[in-house]
Amino acid sequence: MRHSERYCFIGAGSMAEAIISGMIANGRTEPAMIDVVIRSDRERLLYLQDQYHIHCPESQEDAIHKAGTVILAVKPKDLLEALQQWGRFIHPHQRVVSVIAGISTSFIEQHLTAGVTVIRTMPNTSSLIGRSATALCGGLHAEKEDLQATQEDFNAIGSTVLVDEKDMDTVTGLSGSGPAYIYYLVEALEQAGVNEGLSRSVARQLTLQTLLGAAHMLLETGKDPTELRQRVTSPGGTTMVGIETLSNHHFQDALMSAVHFARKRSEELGSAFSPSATK
Ligand SMILES: NC(=O)C1=CN([C@@H]2O[C@H](COP(=O)(O)OP(=O)(O)OC[C@H]3O[C@@H](n4cnc5c(N)ncnc54)[C@H](O)[C@@H]3O)[C@@H](O)[C@H]2O)C=CC1
Ligand SMILES: O=C(O)[C@@H]1CCC=N1
Repeated sequence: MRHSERYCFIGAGSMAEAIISGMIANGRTEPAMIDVVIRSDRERLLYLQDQYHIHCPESQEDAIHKAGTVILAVKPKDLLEALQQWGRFIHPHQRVVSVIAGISTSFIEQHLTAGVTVIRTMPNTSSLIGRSATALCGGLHAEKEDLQATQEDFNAIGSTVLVDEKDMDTVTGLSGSGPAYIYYLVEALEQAGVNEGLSRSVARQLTLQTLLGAAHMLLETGKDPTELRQRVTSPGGTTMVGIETLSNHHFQDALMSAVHFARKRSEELGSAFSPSATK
């Protein structure tokens, strides 16, 4: 039985902020129900308290102990230290939700009191505005109700999908890193418009609305992207030339390689933290 609906974030960087902001804005929880545990960066804590009016705990240990859900949001390289520092305050009635790339549920379980529920998630930074695409899976002790509760938390900041843990590295390379690929694409399209003589503001407006319109077309019509692309592409017209040029530059191969190597990097990040590593 959980004793609290409180949330405590271990790590207060961009991902923690994106989730905190999204959960408050979407009414999933109240600022007073959120604590943040820091390593040493007091300014960061003060910023989050000022910006989101989150709770100001008397002691960090207490904040962890009182939470129903503890969210691990440190970088992979800092996880072991964080578990050694804070893990002893986590008890078996709590739900531990990791957003950390590459790290398995079994590694985290191994460094906590036996029986603690661990859920591994991969959200993205669009959580900040309630538009994350989050995949999640449960560890050894995760019950259906734990997965449901975590899905509800993350549904408040976007959409969620349950996956097998073996797919989490792929998810990380696709939708965890994905916003960066899209921003990279936007940078290029906007610059292309400028190179061809448009002002930056006109180029940005046209690029963004094109992106938004295409995303909505996909979501609202439910049609296949290939069919929608073909509809834009008039025989002998401009799009045909544009797509041929992208194809000549192996555009789709480049994206597939990006996801492939990002997945491999996620695996590498995790391999230093296999369940048998250091306890
Ligand atoms: N940034 C992104 O787009 C996404 C990041 N992630 C994952 O989220 C995690 C955090 O990433 P970011 O927020 O981008 O990193 P970040 O570097 O912005 O934040 C990490 C925070 O953890 C704190 N920290 C480190 N050791 C600590 C300790 N022992 N106790 C308390 N706090 C400690 C740091 O001071 C820092 O504030 C990473 O594991 C990453 O893989 C997941 C999805 C997307
Ligand atoms: O770049 C990273 O490692 C993190 C994980 C997914 C997005 N950002």
